[in-house]
Amino acid sequence: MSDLAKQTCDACRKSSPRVTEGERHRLHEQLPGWQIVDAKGHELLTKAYKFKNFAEALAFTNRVGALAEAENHHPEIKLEWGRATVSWWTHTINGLHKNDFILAARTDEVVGDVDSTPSE
Ligand SMILES: C[C@H](O)[C@H](O)[C@H]1CNC2=NC(N)=NC(=O)C2=N1
Repeated sequence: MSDLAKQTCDACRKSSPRVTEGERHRLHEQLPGWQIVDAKGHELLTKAYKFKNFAEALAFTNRVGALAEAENHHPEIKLEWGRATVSWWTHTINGLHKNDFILAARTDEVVGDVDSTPSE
């Protein structure tokens, strides 16, 4: 497990800080294949994963869902045949919190449990 994936999430409130520029850079470089994009007026961390069929993509989606429920922090997941695209951001602060980077790292860990190949 990566060091980032081992970290625990803090409870997030409206007063929780967004990541600073420096922290954001340091965290992002630990997440291969994850892109930071500006969408719908806020930044998010996103990655598309390729699978051999719909069932594998659905199994992965359910694993990410279980992770989200356990942490009470929820991603947007677009599920398609052979692909699932996961996006993390923190709704309460309308931006990126350290929790999003931790859960992106954990997403990379749960993909190891199903037969997949990460894709752009
Ligand atoms: C009330 C509940 O704790 C909040 O709505 C949680 C649920 N899941 C969440 N998920 C994400 N990504 N951001 C949030 O701010 C958030 N808030």
